Amino acid sequence: MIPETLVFDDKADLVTTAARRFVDLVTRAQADHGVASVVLTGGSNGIAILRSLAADSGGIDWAKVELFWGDDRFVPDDDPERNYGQARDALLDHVPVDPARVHPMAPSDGAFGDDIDAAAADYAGVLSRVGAGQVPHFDLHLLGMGGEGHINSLFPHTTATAESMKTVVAVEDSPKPPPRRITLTLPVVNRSKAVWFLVAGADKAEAVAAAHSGAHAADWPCAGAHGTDETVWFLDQPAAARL
Ligand SMILES: O=C(O)[C@H](O)[C@@H](O)[C@H](O)[C@H](O)COP(=O)(O)O
Repeated sequence: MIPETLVFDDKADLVTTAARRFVDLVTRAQADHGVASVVLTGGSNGIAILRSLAADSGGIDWAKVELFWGDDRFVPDDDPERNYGQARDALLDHVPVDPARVHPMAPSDGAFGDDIDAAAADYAGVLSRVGAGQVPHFDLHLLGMGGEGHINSLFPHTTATAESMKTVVAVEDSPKPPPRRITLTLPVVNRSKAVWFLVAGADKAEAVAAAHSGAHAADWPCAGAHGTDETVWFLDQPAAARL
């Protein structure tokens, strides 16, 4: 399926439009099947969208949104690096979510202590439980992207990116700090109906071009992520410069 590629004058426009489309997609999903499922991401754009939704989330019924994370840093719960904590500050503390439908990955001082493999296995269990034995077909998976094409904590030429069986894996040697992370794998990302890339900055242009020209996921992990219904690239001008 051909991705939709949208190019904005600046980051603020990108975030405003993505937040508006988030409201449309989630309210449509709720009208269609009751509870919408969304996978959140970290990064500056992923968090800016959450801030925008805290200010105005249109007709979203937050009690009927199931929230997951594409990855998180395996750090203590109160570490500012944690994607979950950033999402809590930006959005979750400001809207009436149902805590039973909010599914953060375990921190390094949580129920599994420092055992990252147990924490990753637990998250695989969460996905399976919510999906009644299968990974849910998420309505939306948001993705940030690094300059070398990483998405979630799937970095180029790593076993995590090559994983084809497990749904969730531990990463112990992330090239980008902090080194310990938990991440969904590509087969799980690709069960999402919509996959949206939120990408700004000239340092992302080479990866954006690679993904648009059919590169291999091992080289450019972003090239391996697709929604079953739609794949949308939200880009600012510098990120789109090599298209
Ligand atoms: O896990 C991390 O180290 C980062 O969160 C990273 O994956 C980030 O999401 C992307 O690099 C996009 O970041 P920006 O949206 O800020 O470009």
